[in-house]
Amino acid sequence: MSCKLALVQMAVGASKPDNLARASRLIKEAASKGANIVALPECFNSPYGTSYFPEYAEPIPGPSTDTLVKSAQENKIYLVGGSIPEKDGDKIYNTCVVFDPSGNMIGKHRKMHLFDIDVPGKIRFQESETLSPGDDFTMVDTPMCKLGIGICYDIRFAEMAQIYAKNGCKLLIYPGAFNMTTGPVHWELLQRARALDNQIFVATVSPARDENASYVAWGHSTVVSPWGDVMATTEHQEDIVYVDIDFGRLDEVRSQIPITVQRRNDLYNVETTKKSN
Ligand SMILES: O=C(O)CCC(=O)C(=O)O
Repeated sequence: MSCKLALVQMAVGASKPDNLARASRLIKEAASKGANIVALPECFNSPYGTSYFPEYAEPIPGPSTDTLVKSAQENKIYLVGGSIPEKDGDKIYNTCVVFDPSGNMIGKHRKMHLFDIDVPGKIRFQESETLSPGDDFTMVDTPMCKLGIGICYDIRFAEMAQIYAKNGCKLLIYPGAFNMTTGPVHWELLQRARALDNQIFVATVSPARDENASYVAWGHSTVVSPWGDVMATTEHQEDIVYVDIDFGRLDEVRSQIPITVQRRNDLYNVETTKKSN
C-alpha cells in the first residue's frame, strides 16, 4: 500500500478570506501533481497568537471547514485541514479536521497539550490564556493507512505517539508552527524521535515564515521514515513538500530491528487512561 502525501507550507496572513483562498489554490496544485493526502499547517486561517484566537474562532462546521469540504470533494483527496481556532460554546480549541474525498468529516482533533512555555529572554507563550485542551486521541482510517493526528506541541509527548502506533497508525501528521527558539533544535529531532521510537512515518506541516508576524514560524515542513531518516523537507518559504510513501517500508524496518515485538510489556506498558465517553 502506498500514498502520495503533500505538505502545504503556506503563507498565512491577517485576512481570513485570503488565507482560505490561498489554501484552496495550493490544495488544488498539490492534487494536480498527484497527491492523494494533502495536509495544511497549524492555524492556516488565522495568524498564530492568543490574542487572534478569539477573533478568528468559528464553529465546526463553519466557513473555514466549508471551504475544506469543497477542496476535498473537488480534488478527490484526503485532506488533513491543518488547524483552526474552533469556537464551541464559550470555549476555544485549536482543532484539526480531516475530510475524505467525498467531503465527509472523518476526524476531528482538538490539540491535547497546550503550548505553555517560558524560556526567559527568548519566548514565553501561553496558549491556555485563550484556548482549552481537547481530550481525545484522533485516529483516522483511510484505504491507504490509519493516520494519527496531533497538533504541534502534541509532538513533544512520546506517549501519545506510542498509543497511536500501538493502535495501528502507520503515519502521524502534526500540523505545527514551531518558532525561532525551539525550531532550530527541536523540530526535526522530535519528529525523527517519534518516527524512530515507533518505527512509523511522521509528517509535520508548518506555515511559511513571516518575519513581520508577532510569532515567527520556523517552517521546514518535513517527512521522516520509520528508519528515522528525513525523506523530504523544505526551507522556510511557501512551498509544497511531496513524498511517495510505501508502507511496506514500515514492515521491513520492523522485521529488521524488531523492537515492536521485543518490548518487555511484562515490565512496562504505555496505555491510555482515558475513560470512554
Ligand atoms: O513546542 C514548541 O517548541 C512549539 C510548539 C508550538 O508552537 C505550538 O504548539 O503551537
